[in-house]
Amino acid sequence: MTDLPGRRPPPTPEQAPTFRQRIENLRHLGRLVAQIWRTSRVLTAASIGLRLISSVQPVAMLYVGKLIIDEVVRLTTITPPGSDFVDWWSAGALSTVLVLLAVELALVIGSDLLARATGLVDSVLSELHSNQVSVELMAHAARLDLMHFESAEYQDRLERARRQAAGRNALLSQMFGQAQDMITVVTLGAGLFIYAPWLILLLPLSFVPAIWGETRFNTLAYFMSRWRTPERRELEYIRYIGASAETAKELKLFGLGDFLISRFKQLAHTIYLENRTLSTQRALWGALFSAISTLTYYGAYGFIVWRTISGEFSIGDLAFLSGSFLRLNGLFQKILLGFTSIAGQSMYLDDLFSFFEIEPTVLSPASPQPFPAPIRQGIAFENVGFRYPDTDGWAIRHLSFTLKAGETLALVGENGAGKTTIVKLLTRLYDPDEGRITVDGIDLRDFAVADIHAHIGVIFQDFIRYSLSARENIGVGRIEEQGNQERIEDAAERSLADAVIAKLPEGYDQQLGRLFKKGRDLSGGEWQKVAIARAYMRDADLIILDEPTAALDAKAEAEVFSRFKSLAAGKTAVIISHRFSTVRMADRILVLENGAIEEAGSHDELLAKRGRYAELFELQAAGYR
Ligand SMILES: Nc1ncnc2c1ncn2[C@@H]1O[C@H](COP(=O)(O)OP(=O)(O)OP(=O)(O)O)[C@@H](O)[C@H]1O
Repeated sequence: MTDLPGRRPPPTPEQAPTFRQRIENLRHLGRLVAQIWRTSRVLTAASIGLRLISSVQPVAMLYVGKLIIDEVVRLTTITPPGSDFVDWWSAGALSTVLVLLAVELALVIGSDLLARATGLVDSVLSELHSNQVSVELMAHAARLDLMHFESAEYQDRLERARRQAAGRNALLSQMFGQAQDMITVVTLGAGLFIYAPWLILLLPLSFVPAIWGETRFNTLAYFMSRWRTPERRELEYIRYIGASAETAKELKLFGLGDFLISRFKQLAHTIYLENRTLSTQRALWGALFSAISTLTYYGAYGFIVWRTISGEFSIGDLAFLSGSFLRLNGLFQKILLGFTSIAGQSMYLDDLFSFFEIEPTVLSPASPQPFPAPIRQGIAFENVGFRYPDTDGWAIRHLSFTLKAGETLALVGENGAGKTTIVKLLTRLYDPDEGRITVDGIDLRDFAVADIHAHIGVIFQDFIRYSLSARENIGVGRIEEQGNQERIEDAAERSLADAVIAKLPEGYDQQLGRLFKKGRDLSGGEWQKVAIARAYMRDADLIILDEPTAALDAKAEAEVFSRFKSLAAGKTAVIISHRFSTVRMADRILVLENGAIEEAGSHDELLAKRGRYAELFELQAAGYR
């Protein structure tokens, strides 16, 4: 198989799970049934009940068919009561056959109605179940750490789980259908056994090879799909950047269309070739096994025909037995293939349920301390060290500083110096690997995570531009207050977003963003003012602005910050900015370099020191001269 340079080769069958692992995966089916039952008890019970009734229908049909044939044969041997239908009717010779025909008709109509009702119940239940899984998935994802979302491995797992949320609907009908078929097999098998027990022995010959093939190919297909999750995510990503409003501008200007298309084609082709090989092998083996099964059936059929000719079976028996054998053969195959398919699908369920098993690591303590409101002394980093998971270098190390209550602290430093990391630690999106962070002397880990978040207003540089209304864009800053117009307007006024909203045709009701019809896009700086309003929605004593003003022009940034300063009076604040005109407004400035503090002091102190800060400040000031 061809492959892209540097990409992983397809998995080999040896890497497939062992028989034991596959059996273990079956336990997920129990979880699935429980989840379906939770979704709707009434519908689940209805689906099972309808199938139970349907399961005895085939044997009943075949048996009535046999009785009809035998009765017809009998009627051909008696002395005819007359030449036309009325003579037969008045002699009462047709009553049995007519009753039998009526029963068969009722069975056919009943079976059709049952099948439709089952289909209806299953489709409704499936949709409800798929919604239920999505809700459970989102609820669980909301509990996880930021770490999980920043790691490629977890993103793969999330992606696989997300696919399963929508993709396993057929499994429900399949599992219940399987139970139905098993009951049908028992009833048909009982009939066959009464007439010709040895015929049952022939059955395995027809389906065992097919089962072997299916199991093998199901497993390979699953492994292929699992193995290729990173590539599939990459495909999705290329497809997304190749055709989305956010990327269109840059794509056009850089002329990236063809580049992306060729990358997509190359990657998609690799996966296509692997899938094609697998499908071809599967089809060839499938044809062979199906031929074996047909041969077995005809062997048995020939034998039943002979026994009928030799007078041991009636014509009705012939119809019943050959019909039963054919149905049984088909059903056995269906059931066993169903089992392997269910077992195969339970491997996919592993993707779903194992996602639910990922547990957050940033946890609230059993008996948390209340977060100090207001903060009286301040926040202290005590010899803090932190390394991102799966990386070698320390993002910050031996970091100690205090942020006094009511103080405005600015963090400056080159890209990658560790500024955002400090904010992530301060908001407990991550826990430090070394040292500790305290608020009024209490370790951050002793507070409930939600309590910390409730007392900190933070806006990151990569804040979200929600395709929601202007009101909601601000309201999400404190979701329980989203209906409080007064508060929203107040927050907008503080962040200077009020002037932006005043210009919108529909004011606070204006849909923002380009995603939906009637949506109105804002400029980068306007979006930022709206986003900053979210931080003001909180009654936070600590406000953190991580470079959210990068898109504001210098005048607007100065305006936003001087307002921030006046509003933040008495509040503790952390500002990250690359603009020294903003930074100089802070009470104290920390200059970071490679995750450690290089200098600290007020703007004037640092300038007087003529160190790194003074150098960077001069550099920027020179640019404006
Ligand atoms: N999720 C992550 N996983 C691994 N490494 C990371 C992650 N986020 C940041 N880093 C690394 O940690 C270091 C500090 O990054 P951080 O984002 O704190 O820098 P910053 O000072 O905020 O930079 P900028 O001015 O560019 O925003 C950098 O070396 C960066 O590459």
